Amino acid sequence: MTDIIDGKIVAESVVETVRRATADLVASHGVQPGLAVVIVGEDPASQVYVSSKGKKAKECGFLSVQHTLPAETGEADLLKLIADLNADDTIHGILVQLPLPDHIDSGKVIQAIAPEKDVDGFSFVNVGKLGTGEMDSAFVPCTPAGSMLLIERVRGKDLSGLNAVVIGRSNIVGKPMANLLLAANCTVTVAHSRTRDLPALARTADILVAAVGRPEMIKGDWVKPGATVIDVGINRIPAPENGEGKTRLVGDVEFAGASEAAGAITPVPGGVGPMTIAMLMANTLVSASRAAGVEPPAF
Ligand SMILES: Nc1nc2c(c(=O)[nH]1)N[C@@H](CN(C=O)c1ccc(C(=O)N[C@@H](CCC(=O)O)C(=O)O)cc1)CN2
Repeated sequence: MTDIIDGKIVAESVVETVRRATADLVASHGVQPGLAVVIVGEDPASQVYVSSKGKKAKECGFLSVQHTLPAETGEADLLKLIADLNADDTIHGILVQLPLPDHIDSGKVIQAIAPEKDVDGFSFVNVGKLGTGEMDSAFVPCTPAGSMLLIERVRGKDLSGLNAVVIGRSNIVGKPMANLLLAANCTVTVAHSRTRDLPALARTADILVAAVGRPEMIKGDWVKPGATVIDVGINRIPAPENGEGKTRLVGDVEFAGASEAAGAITPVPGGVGPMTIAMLMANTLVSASRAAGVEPPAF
């Protein structure tokens, strides 16, 4: 029987841990975690994600601040806002929603966030810490951190010696995911658009992570029997069967075929997606706990 991994349930358990630890932190040290989310422009999907982050932050008992800037905001103004948030002691986590409009250099903006408030884990300092195994003081990007938690729920914490194949080499998902699996003593291969015989490589994976952004690219017969399949893709495709102009969400994995072979698999929606926001709450709590000199809970 294939285990369909319910990310909503695991995400809720992470949020519950954050909620409790936040109440303790406020009661014992008078420190309320503060999360500032910055959105530039009106991308509809980004607006939905930012609003969910704000709601979840309030649910956790955080101070939740949203900065909504018009699409034509200049880079200098955005950098000034980040400098102000870096200096604001009530804010422990700063997140700039991506993508940013084309006229803004995302890299420059991300690197302007103080590493100790970079709850997205995208700054060079946090990327470097993850790459060198300095996990205790790093922030790990939310989607790979959440994916790792799902893998551990299915396979336990000891992943030593397992073959992991990560399809996709983005800075936000593929590379940090590979580093996390490597830190867990997996034998890791990162595949990408130039990889030869991808189906054969995928079939070697005990843990297969798909993060390519191509709808249903990974087919059922690419999956080794019993493998754990983590589908990070969120792709909206036309669904004329549901009516004219309708769409539906699919992952990077062809779910029907892959779930026949897999031992466990994440669905889309409802798999990795909810973990992204839950881990953002966890990272913000960790940041506030570090600021207060308190040991944060383990996730
Ligand atoms: N600064 C950042 N920007 C972006 C990130 C990020 O981690 N940091 N990730 C994505 C968007 N994202 C959060 O920001 C995100 C994406 C998807 C989900 C989610 O819960 N998806 C649901 C489906 C939602 C739907 O119906 O459309 C699911 O998979 O079940 C949460 C957060 C890019 N930008």
